[in-house]
Amino acid sequence: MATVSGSDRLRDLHAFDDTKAGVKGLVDAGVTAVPYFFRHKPDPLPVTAPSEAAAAIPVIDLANADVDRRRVVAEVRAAAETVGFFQLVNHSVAGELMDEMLAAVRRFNEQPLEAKVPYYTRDVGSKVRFNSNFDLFRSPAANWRDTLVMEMAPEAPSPEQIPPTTPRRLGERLFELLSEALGLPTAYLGHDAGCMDGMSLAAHYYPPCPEPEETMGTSRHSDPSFLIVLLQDTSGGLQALLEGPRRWVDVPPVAGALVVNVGYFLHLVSNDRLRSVEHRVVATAGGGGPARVSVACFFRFEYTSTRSYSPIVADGIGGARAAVYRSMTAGEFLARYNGKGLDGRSPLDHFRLPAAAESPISSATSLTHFPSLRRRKPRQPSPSSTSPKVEVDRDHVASQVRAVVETVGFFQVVKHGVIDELMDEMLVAVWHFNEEPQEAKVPYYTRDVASMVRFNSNFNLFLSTAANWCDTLVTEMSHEAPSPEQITLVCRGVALKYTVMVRRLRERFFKLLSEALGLPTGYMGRDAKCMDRLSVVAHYYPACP
Ligand SMILES: O=C(O)CCC(=O)C(=O)O
Ligand SMILES: [Fe+2]
Repeated sequence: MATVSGSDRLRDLHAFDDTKAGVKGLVDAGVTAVPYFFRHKPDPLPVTAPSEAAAAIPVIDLANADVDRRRVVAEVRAAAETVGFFQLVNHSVAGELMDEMLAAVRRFNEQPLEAKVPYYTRDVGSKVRFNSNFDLFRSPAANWRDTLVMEMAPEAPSPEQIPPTTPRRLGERLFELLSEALGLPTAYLGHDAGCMDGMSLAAHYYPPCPEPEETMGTSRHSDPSFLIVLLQDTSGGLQALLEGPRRWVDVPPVAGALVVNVGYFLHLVSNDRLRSVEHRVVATAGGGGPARVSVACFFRFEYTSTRSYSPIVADGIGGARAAVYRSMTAGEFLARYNGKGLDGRSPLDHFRLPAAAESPISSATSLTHFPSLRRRKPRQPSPSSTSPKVEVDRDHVASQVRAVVETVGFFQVVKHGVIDELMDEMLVAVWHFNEEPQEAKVPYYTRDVASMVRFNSNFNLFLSTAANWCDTLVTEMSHEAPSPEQITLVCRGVALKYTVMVRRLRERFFKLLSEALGLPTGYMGRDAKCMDRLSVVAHYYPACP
């Protein structure tokens, strides 16, 4: 296939999105080939034969969960600690309700386009959203599915807007079992830890595909919530990525069963003990067969919560292991998750603390010392009109650095070694780039995050509630920096020189910061990997009417 430029791809994605008809619209129009932006790179991992798959994903019977509590807790624990997936039978969600729910999703998707168009939106502020590929403009390849999302908690949309009620009580029972499995008080996860503060329903519709081997129904990912209860029809196609050896295993439809899987946040709060396992849905062949339908119920945090989630390291869970992750807010996590799209990499890795054995940070004393950096202090208005100035002078500076990073969180540096002329030249180059005729800038305009040089307005244009009056040029200057020709012409020479100097400053600064925090000098830079990446982000704020 010929390569398509970032701007052409963006244009084609918009053209598809503007139809508001989703993948179903393509199928209805009679496409016989999958459009290029749905084509995925082949996955080299093997797929397990269905005969082995049936035994790999445990089926847990909740019929006697209250009488034979110990057995059920042990089964839930074993499944959540190993495969991260299980199926539930006798879960008390009525079979008729499950069938009705699937039928309602099918009816919704199969009604005439005019009836669906009013729901088609990417506005995350909307509690009911229908669209194709929530990450259409961010993911490397689109999925062969359309989705209707309904935010059910903390405040559900009005009843007339949505299909019938969902298995919330089942969620509560599952969190009770999982709390006990982790040696925590029964109500801990469901109530104290806030695992049920929010709930979303995602109803997926996977139209039959003319070239199923070229695309995916849902690409490989794990879920940005605590726990997922999934209702699937009898089509099949859901697969979990299991270890030893790494392979894809079918999560086969079992009559009357609901599938449960652990999400990233339960993985986090269980301190790596429960496993959030990657999964995917393969696209299925056409032949005029029915579409696959599934309904995923995500038990999640409240989107607006400012609560900080941390691994539980107390006795009874994880054997009092030191925290594996730093604390994070839902917002921080979502920014990471949404920024990436479903690209198969774990956003939790970003929050992982250095391995316990490799650094002094995991000792009890360092742990009480280190979190000052991680603690989120509310921003206080500065008592003076400027932020503090810190002289880079090692003898006096450590306590100053520590004081400012623990309080204001912002400071200015003087005598930093980056020469003044270079600073001016850099600003002028950014100004020149933005003032150039449009034709000169258009080749750099892209939202493709794989591109090392990206010019665009509002990286989160399609996600934010309101755009910012600003255009931005991002140049990734990490180890594999772009070749000089890739860097925009007007910024080329100066950007390279400027980056060299900023890198030096960065090294000195992380050494100082390590010392200020009582850590070995090379800690932040080398062990904590604070210098692995460098993005130069140049903003241009035109005058506003
Ligand atoms: O459709 C399915 O079976 C799975 C969908 C899924 O993994 C998700 O919504 O996160
Ligand atoms: Fe999922």
